[in-house]
Amino acid sequence: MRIDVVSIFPEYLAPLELSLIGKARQDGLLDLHVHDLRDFTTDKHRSVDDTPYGGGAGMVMKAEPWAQALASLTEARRDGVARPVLIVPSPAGERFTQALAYELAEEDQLVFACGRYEGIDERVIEWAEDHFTVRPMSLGDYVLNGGEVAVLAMVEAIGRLLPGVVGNPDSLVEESHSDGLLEYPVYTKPASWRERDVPAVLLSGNHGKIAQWRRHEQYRRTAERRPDLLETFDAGKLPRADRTF
Ligand SMILES: Nc1cc(-c2ccc3ccn(Cc4ccc(CN5CCCC5)cc4)c3c2)n[nH]1
Repeated sequence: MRIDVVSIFPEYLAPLELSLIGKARQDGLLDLHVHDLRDFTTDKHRSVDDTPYGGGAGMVMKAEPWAQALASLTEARRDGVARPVLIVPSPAGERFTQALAYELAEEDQLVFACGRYEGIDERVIEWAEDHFTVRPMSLGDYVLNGGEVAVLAMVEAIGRLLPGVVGNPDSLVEESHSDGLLEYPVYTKPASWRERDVPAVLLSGNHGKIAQWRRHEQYRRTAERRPDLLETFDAGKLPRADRTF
């Protein structure tokens, strides 16, 4: 998979050089490029923003630098490959979920446009529809200062699903949201810690009982912390967790 990220703060994406995603890039499992939007400006001040039409606080990101930057990325595309998906982090986007992470992990190329200020001139989104599959995407119902933090989260959630990135793919199946429920609690040595013992069933060696206990814990936790997910789960609308890549 190829991922391109465009931002006025490319250094914000430096954490993607670390840990599992960093190793996936070194191993050639993930082809990730970060681009500085200012490299696509033409004025001597390398300006990327201007005042909003209609008034209001703050500044809006100019359209032309974005069109230049995004056009350069579609040209990088190999012939015969599906249109790249342009993901635009936004408080007004569709909600990013584990199901979407699975779906996007199957794409050939993802391009992330990190807005700042009060957002990007809307005409960029309209223009991009001719070159990309455009998906405004929200990380959650809160307002960040820009798209970079959302991109870090989405690239990690998507990248870890790619073949070979996570050492043991089995660990991807039994995690929160992969089967529609929250994950079960985990424990490790010592068996007794500050007078708190590991649930005896986990020391029993009875794998049927252990699986049963874990499933029950998933239900209990989900009912307690995220009853909204239970409605989805009970309705059988499970996110795709059975997909293998
Ligand atoms: N899930 C999630 C994603 C984000 C996110 C993603 C990209 C950008 C780019 C700029 N901002 C800051 C920001 C500030 C003010 C407004 C609200 N204004 C009211 C009138 C016009 C706009 C919107 C946006 C982002 C925020 N936040 N949360």
